[in-house]
Amino acid sequence: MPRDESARTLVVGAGQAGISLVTALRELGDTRPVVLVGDEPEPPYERPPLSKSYLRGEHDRDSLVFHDTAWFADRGVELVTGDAVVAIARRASAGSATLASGRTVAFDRLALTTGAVNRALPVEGGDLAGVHTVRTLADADLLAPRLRAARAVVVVGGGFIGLEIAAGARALGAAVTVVEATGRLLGRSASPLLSDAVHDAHERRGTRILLATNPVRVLGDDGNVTGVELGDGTTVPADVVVVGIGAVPRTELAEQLGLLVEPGGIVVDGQARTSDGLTVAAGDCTIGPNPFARGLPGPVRLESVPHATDQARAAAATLAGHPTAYDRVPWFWSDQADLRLQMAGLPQGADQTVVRGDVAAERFSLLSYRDGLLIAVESVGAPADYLAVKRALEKGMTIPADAAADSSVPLKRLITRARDTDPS
Ligand SMILES: Cc1cc2nc3c(=O)[nH]c(=O)nc-3n(C[C@H](O)[C@H](O)[C@H](O)COP(=O)(O)OP(=O)(O)OC[C@H]3O[C@@H](n4cnc5c(N)ncnc54)[C@H](O)[C@@H]3O)c2cc1C
Repeated sequence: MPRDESARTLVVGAGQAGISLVTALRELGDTRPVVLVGDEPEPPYERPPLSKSYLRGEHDRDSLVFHDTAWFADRGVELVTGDAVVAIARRASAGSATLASGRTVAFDRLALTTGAVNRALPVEGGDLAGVHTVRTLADADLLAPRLRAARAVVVVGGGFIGLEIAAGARALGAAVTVVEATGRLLGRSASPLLSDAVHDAHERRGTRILLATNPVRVLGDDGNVTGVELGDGTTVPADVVVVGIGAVPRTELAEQLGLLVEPGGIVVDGQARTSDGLTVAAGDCTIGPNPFARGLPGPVRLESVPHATDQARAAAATLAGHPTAYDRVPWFWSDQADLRLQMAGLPQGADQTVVRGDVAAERFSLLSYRDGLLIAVESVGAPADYLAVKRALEKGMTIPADAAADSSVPLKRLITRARDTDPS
């Protein structure tokens, strides 16, 4: 009997969340055919090295790719690369997508894992040769050789990706200036104390950091970048400019489907379901509830590999008919040359921060509390602290704030039930 072509799962976006979702479907025993469509030419690959070791030439391209073509064939997954879903419609379990190539794909289950696109620098000269941004392997392939040859680099944006690239460029020997619009580095996701510590660490390595400063123009000669003019009229010379000013979720298809979309992404519930109750979405393109976002108003947008992976697992479980709550502790890492940051939980709602270890020596942890309860850790060169807090948060436990600063006592020995310290 011919196979029913419409009884298949369409996953749009072959990145971290897309590959995690497909993997999880098969781990859950779901055997229905899957079509995984990605608009990049490569099979799914990992992005974190793109702003770190890959730029320094420490990886070959193939080592970033998750699986070879046989992996997909063995699992009944048709991987389509280099083609985008440009139009999509569904009515209950009957749906159809049109690809840029003109092919149509019928589906009965749909997942959107479309990620995000980097913001462009909205100033004159932002498109000169030598102005780069990094999201894809193709972006990193363009930047890597230029960064290795660069004498002066300006990084616009003091977030994680900008600082990783700044640290790499500095380690490669360039003069590096970071231009950040707000009053501190990592302002969106880190505690103020971590921002200060990271600021000092980069300055110690010779990077110049300009806060509360905006580029107003990128200067060029013969089409090539020569510098950046700042709001105060000064100019910073540069032969490479890297823009890391955040990313915008890709929500066009969700909008076509009439799903609820906010500026932060496609709105999902705790089981990764979108507003139609049928389509699931996961990763950078989503905004949703998170039980660890204590003190933060409304749903949160997270952009990290662990988030994309864990939310995609929840999406797969929902598609397979066993909805499971996505309630994993958010965690994240960032390698800024020889500086390794590890974070678990979300520190934004904190009303108390305990410093443990030696900040100047770059071996410390910052434990964030809200109403006396542990909500997050940010560690630099202190993996044991990070792991202890992550485990405590996973188990719904805490670590008393008054004992946490004593770095002679391992944090794992201080983990206690939350109600033992709950002031209420
Ligand atoms: C340079 C860089 C460094 C990073 N470093 C870290 C790190 O150190 N630690 C960490 O935890 N996280 C890091 N991240 C973040 C992490 O990589 C992302 O959060 C994660 O990749 C999100 O997964 P995703 O599947 O949602 O999106 P993506 O991995 O971006 O995948 C989405 C894919 O969908 C494709 N797509 C979109 N629309 C369509 C369409 N209509 N048709 C077909 N395909 C489509 C996109 O082209 C893309 O390939 C980094 C990100 C970048 C860019």
